[in-house]
Amino acid sequence: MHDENATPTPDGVTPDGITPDDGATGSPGDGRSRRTVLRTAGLAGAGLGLGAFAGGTAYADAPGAAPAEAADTTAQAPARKGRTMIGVPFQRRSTVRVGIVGLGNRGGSMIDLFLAIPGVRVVALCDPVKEKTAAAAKKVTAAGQPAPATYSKGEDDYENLCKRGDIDFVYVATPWDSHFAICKAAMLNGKHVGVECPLAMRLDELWELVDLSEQTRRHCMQLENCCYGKNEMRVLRMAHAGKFGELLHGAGAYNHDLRGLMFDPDYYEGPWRRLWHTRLRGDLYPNHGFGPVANYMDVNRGDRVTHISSFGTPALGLAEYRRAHMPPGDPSWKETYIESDRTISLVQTAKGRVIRLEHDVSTPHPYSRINSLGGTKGVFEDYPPRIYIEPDHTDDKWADFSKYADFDHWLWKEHANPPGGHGGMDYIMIFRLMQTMQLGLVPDFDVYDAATWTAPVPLSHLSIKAKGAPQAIPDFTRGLWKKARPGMDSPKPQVKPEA
Ligand SMILES: NC(=O)c1ccc[n+]([C@@H]2O[C@H](COP(=O)([O-])OP(=O)(O)OC[C@H]3O[C@@H](n4cnc5c(N)ncnc54)[C@H](O)[C@@H]3O)[C@@H](O)[C@H]2O)c1
Repeated sequence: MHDENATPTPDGVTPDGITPDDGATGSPGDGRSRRTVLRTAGLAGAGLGLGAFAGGTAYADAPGAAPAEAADTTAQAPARKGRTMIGVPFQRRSTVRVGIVGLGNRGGSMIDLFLAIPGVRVVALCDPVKEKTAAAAKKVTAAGQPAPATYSKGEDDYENLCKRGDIDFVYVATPWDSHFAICKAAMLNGKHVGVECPLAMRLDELWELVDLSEQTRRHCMQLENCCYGKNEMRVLRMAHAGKFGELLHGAGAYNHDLRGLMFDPDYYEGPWRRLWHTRLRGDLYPNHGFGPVANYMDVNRGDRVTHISSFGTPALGLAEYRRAHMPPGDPSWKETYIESDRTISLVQTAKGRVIRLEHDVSTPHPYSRINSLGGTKGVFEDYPPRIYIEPDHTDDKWADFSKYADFDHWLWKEHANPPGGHGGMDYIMIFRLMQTMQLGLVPDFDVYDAATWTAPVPLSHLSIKAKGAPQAIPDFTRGLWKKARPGMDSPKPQVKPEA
């Protein structure tokens, strides 16, 4: 199948302590048929259903609408309502009990990786499409685990999964509109939560999730698998070893031709992804490109991103594809696409570095996340990987990146051929997250990273509307970004899991 991604504790923090509550137990689905239960899919096909979860989004505006005010580039963070989650370790637990919400292309394959990790139990599954929970439940029993509870009674049944007392971690792989509500429900019910990108679609939602994580003492994490790519982790370690000198610039992207998948009635569960192209002009999916570069530059760990300027091309690609491929009468003919075919953003950091972000899923382009990093001693560029750093290279020619395998992260040295898709980075990410939970360690990434990597979604939209005017990127850490701290460049843990 064509895959979407081809290729020391700080001040005043305490370990979390999950006190299992008496949550609801599993309930079988009600057997309603596919595509009749989904608010997003069902209503959206009729031209409705936009913002079902977003609480009345202001996104659906046509190009040429009055430019938005440029944001106040010194935007203040709202007052803190809890305590920071920076450096907060998980409670140590020999077994991690997982609930999965959303069992489509992504959730339905990521379940295999959870099941492949010793000491992880998949105890509950939720998707309004009953066949999907049933198929996933079979995988759980085939792996020798007890039958999981299933929740298929509509789009709000995740609330019942989140209320269970026997779940430590909720994994969310649903359409973007629903991420915010599901993350909220998970934390309010005492669960740590990891969500597919983007974390949420609006700035106020990002702040609310930061506040909730701090108030509930639960981690809310963006499961940004690309941060765990082999090349990305090698570049990260080389950057930290000073091989690029003082860091100056980087770039990341999600340039992936998704036209075929977005118009395929059987790939996604409803047209939710395509419909975002009728709602927003901006970078809909910044995390895959932004996360790794933010890590190279220690964003939220010594540097921070301060503002973003974005520019967007006309939106022509989807309409042209529809003309060529979609029969008259297809529901897509009712749609008006406004999302720029290519969005290009420039992000500045407090240390003056520049990060370029690109997003393009609606024109022909070989898959690329760009993934580049440059500093006073040289540069790395991916797709294909190549490097030029002094003093190793002085002849003005790109050199072989494979010569730097010594810098590979310990996770990649220990898992030479990880199972699963995307070259193994999905497995490495889940393995490491489960390891931090089992050993009672601080996670490699937290709610501040999640909100930062996602902020370009609403802010690129605002900047494009304001003809490229810079928009302030909030400091979600509320000043704590200045302190260096570990992240994905983790040392190998010396502790053993509990027997
Ligand atoms: N990190 C990656 O490499 C990667 C790759 C693919 C997709 N994704 C992300 O994964 C998410 C899902 O994408 P997908 O391709 O699997 O989409 P999909 O449409 O195939 O699957 C989404 C699933 O969520 C279910 N769903 C919808 N609303 C729900 C609700 N309220 N409660 C429970 N389930 C609900 C749908 O029935 C469907 O089965 C998106 O955020 C996407 O961006 C990430």
